[in-house]
Amino acid sequence: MAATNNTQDGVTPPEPHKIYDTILVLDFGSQFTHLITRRLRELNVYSEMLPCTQKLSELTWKPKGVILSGGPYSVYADDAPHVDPEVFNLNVPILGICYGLQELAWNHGKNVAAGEKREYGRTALQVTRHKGKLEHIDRLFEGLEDGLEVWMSHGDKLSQLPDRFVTIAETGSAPFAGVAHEEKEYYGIQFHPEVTHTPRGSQVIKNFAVNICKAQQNWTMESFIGKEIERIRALVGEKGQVIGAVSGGVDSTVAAKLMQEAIGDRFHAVFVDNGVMRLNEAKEVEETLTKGLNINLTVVNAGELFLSRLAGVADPEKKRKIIGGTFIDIFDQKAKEISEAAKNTPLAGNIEWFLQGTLYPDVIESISFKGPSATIKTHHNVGGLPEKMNLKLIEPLRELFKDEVRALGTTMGIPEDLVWRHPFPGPGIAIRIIGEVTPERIRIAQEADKIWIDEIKAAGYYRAISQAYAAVMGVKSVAVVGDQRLHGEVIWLRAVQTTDFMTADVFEDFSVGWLKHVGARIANEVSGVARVGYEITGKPPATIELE
Ligand SMILES: Nc1ncnc2c1ncn2[C@@H]1O[C@H](COP(=O)(O)OP(=O)(O)OP(=O)(O)O)[C@@H](O)[C@H]1O
Ligand SMILES: O=c1[nH]c(=O)c2[nH+]cn([C@@H]3O[C@H](COP(=O)(O)O)[C@@H](O)[C@H]3O)c2[nH]1
Ligand SMILES: NC(=O)CC[C@H](N)C(=O)O
Ligand SMILES: [Mg+2]
Repeated sequence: MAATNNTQDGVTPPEPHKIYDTILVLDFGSQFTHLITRRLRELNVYSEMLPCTQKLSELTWKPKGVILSGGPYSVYADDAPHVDPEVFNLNVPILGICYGLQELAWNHGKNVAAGEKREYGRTALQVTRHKGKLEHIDRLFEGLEDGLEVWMSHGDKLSQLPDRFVTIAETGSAPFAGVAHEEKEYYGIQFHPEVTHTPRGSQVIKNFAVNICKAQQNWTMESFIGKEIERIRALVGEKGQVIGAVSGGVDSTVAAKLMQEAIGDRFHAVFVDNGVMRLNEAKEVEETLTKGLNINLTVVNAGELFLSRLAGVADPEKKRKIIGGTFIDIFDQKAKEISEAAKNTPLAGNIEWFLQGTLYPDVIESISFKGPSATIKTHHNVGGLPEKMNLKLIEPLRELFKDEVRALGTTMGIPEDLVWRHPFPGPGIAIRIIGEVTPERIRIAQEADKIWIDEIKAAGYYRAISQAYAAVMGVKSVAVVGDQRLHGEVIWLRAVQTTDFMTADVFEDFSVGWLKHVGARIANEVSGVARVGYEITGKPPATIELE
C-alpha cells in the first residue's frame, strides 16, 4: 500500500497516520497531553496530537478514535476553547479526560459549573457496572478492580449528567467521575489516566483504544523502520541525494542510519571535529559511523580553525556565535564540495535534501494549543543552512519521542553506549570552560570529564543521570602538591536528572565518600588541577551548562 513512486510523480508517501490505526489526541493545553500520546504508543497503538482548534474537515486522515485532553480553562467561560463540532460526525469513539469530559458535557446539555473546592491528588474510584442492556459501556473499566486509585486535578465539575449519559464511576467528591453515552461510544472521565499517579491508567487507555476503538497494536519499531525506509525512498526518488550534519549524538546518528538503510551512499553525512569534543570522541564517532554503521561520512578536522577564532574570547554568547558561525562556514563549504562531486556520480542526481533530526517533542512544542513556549531554548547548530543552500528538509524522526529514537537505534544495531549517550551541546566543552578557551584548558576539561564519566559508569549511575560533565571554572586556585605550590585550575563536576532539560534536579545518589574518591583521582591524575567541586544548584536557577 505504500507508494513507491517519487513525490514529483504526484504520489505523496504515506505518513504513519495513514498506515497505522491512529488515535487522535486533541490538546486543550494540559501539561499532560503529550503523555496520552506516549501511553498509547507504549501500548503499540499509534497516536498523534493536534491542537483542539483543529478543523476536522482539514484532516487528511481518519482517526480510529479521538481523545479530548485536559486543559486549564473552564468550558463555561467566554473565551474557553471548544472542539470542532464535526468531531461528533466522525462516527468514532470519543474519550474526554478532565477538561475533555467537561467539553463533552458542554456539548450535551451544558451542565458544568465551578465546584465548591478544587480536587487535587489521589482518590479512590468506585466503578458502576451496568450489565444487561448497557453492558457495552462497561468496557472502559473492564478488568479493573473497584476502588482503584486515580489522580484528579480539577476545580470545575459536572452539575448533572449530560443528556443521555449514564454514570460509570464516582468518587467521594465527584458523583460524575466517569460517564458514558447510552448509545454512542462517548466516554468521559474526570481523573487523569495518563499520569503515573493513576497506577492502572494505562489499562483504561488500552480499554478505550483497543477494546472500544478497535485500534490495532501494530506500532512497533521494526514496523516503523520498514515503513519509514519506504517513505524516504519515495520522497527522495531514485536519484535524489541527501546531505546531513551528524554529531555522533543519538538523534543525528539514528537519523543517519535510517538514511543509509534507505538510500545507501546517496546520503552524505558530515561530521565536524571542532576541537572541543570530549576526549577521543571525534575518533570514536568516525569509527562507529563508518566501520560500525557503514555511513558515507566526511570528517572535517577543523579544531585549529575553531580554536584560532576563539582565541582571546571570554564572553559566552560570543563564543557560541563564533562556534555556530564557523560551523556553518565549514558545513556550507563542504556541502558545495560534496554537491560538485555528486554531480559526477553516475546514476545519481543533485543534492536536493537536508537531513534534520527533529523529534516529536519539538513538533508538539510548535503545534501545542498553548502555542510555542517562550522559554524553550532551541539549539539548532545548523540553523538557517537548508534555506541558505536551497535544500528541502527531510526529518525521519519527527514523529518519535526520544525513548522511541533510542529503541529505534537499538533495533537498527547502533551500539548501546551511543544510544544511551548523554546529550552533548554543539559548542561542546567551549561552554564548559568559563572564560577563554585555550588548548591547555581543553585538555584539562577533557581529562577530568573522562575520569568523571568513567567513574559514573563504573558505579552504575550513568543511565539514571540525564547529563553529567566536568567543567573548568576558569579561575585559578592554590594547592599544594609534593611540597610545591600549585596555582591551578578548578574543576566543577555536574550531574543532573531531568526529563525535558527545561528544569533539572541535582543528582543526589552519590555518597560524599564516593565523590571524594573521584575528586582525588582528578586532582592526582590531571596535571594542572588544584581542586574539584560538585555543583549543588538545580535548574532553575542554574542552567545545565555553565555558560
Ligand atoms: N560536531 C558536529 N558535526 C556535525 N554536526 C553537528 C555537530 N554538532 C552538532 N551537529 C548538528 O547539530 C544538530 C543538533 O545537535 P544536538 O546535540 O541537539 O542533537 P544530536 O547531537 O543529534 O543528539 P543529542 O541530542 O543526543 O546530542 C545535530 O543533530 C547535528 O545535525
Ligand atoms: O546544541 C546545543 N547548543 C548549545 O548552544 C547549547 N546550550 C545548552 N545546550 C544543551 O541544552 C540543554 C539545556 O541546557 P541549559 O540548561 O544549559 O540551557 C542541555 O542538554 C545542554 O547541553 C546546548 N545544546
Ligand atoms: N485538568 C483539567 O483538565 C482541569 C479542567 C478544568 N480547568 C477544571 O479545573 O476543572
Ligand atoms: Mg549533540
